[in-house]
Amino acid sequence: MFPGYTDAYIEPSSAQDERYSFIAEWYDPQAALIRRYQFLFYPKDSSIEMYDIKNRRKFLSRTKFDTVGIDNLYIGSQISIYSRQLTFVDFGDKFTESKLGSKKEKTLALIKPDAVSKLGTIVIALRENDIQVCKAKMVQFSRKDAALFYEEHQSKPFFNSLIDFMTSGPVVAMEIMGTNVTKKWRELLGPTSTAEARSTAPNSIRAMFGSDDTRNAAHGSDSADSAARELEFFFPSRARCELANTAKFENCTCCVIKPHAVKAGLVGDILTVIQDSGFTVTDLCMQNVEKANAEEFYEIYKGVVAEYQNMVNELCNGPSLALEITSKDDDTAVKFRELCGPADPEIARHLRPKTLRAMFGKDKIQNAVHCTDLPEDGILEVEYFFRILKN
Ligand SMILES: Nc1ncnc2c1ncn2[C@@H]1O[C@H](COP(=O)(O)OP(=O)(O)OP(=O)(O)O)[C@@H](O)[C@H]1O
Repeated sequence: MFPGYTDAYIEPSSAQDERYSFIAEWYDPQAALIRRYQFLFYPKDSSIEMYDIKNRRKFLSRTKFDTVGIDNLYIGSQISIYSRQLTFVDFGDKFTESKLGSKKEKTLALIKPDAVSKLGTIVIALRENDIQVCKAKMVQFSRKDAALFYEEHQSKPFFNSLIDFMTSGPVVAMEIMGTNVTKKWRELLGPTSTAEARSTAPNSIRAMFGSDDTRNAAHGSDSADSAARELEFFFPSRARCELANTAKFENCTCCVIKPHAVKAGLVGDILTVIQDSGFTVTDLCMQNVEKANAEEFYEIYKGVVAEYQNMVNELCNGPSLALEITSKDDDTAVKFRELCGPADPEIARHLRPKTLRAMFGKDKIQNAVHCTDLPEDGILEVEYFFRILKN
């Protein structure tokens, strides 16, 4: 709980309305300091209210805010309010802690090299089981990383083949969240041995995508303690030497699954279409793009496209998923643009109904995905996300 803060400190604007309270921080780049707010969310009408804690005054009157929902309410969540990236660092009162604290357990879901090509289907299974993806990144294990991660199995006879397998290609690490998520995710995985999974849990992830006792598609932490340790391994709270990126930076194009599509739970569906259409996701990273970065990324559209400012606002309106896309063809960028379809989803639905924007876009701004326009910009855009922002 935030020290010195009590429930009585701030009167809710309407005593009858249920509200959730969090302590939120925002790094103010101009003042170079961290500002703290009490953030209130009223589920009744999806409205928010904010108070500046240090100055003890109202910062934002109660306002309807459709982009914030109950799914965003957990510690560590990042949300964008008028282009400020807020991070929830604590519960603001005991009521919120008791209502939301126990519900929102987090664990690690690690997609092993043999199932990365099935990532879309796995993410759909998460959504269907009310499991939310909070963080995601693709990494390439070195032998040292893999040995450290599987330290407890060092003396086992299968240790060397496990390390060979885990270093044979990229893995995708996800911080996932939901009610009893550690147990739920391990149930979705099925037994460790693929053969046993096929006979006792034929719809499990390991039954569907594993091939033997070692190559078994995915991993889940086995307890709350290992979840905390393993999440720290992939998503360290303090900067440390990073696990290796996987981006190839050649014959590639950049795709960004936009915040509205992430929020609507469409990530799995979009990834499935991309992967089933013969493209390979060779790097990925879920992140909240800061406004200054969104402006920089879209700079070539400034003064050229009327929607520039709205495009910037959408890109920093919550978590988005950046992807490096490659393929066996030597014109990946051109072919991938064809899969995305016309920028306006209405036009796409008429002319190219099987494209990503036709299927998942809402309007010209919330059109599901950004993709690189000019093939020669593919590497530059991928570099922006995977050399500059990811690190
Ligand atoms: N008997 C075995 N033979 C070959 N490989 C094995 C064997 N047992 C485990 N492994 C490999 O080592 C990994 C870690 O083993 P562990 O006993 O921790 O299984 P798990 O908890 O079901 O799997 P994970 O930790 O990957 O979720 C397994 O997922 C599998 O890839």
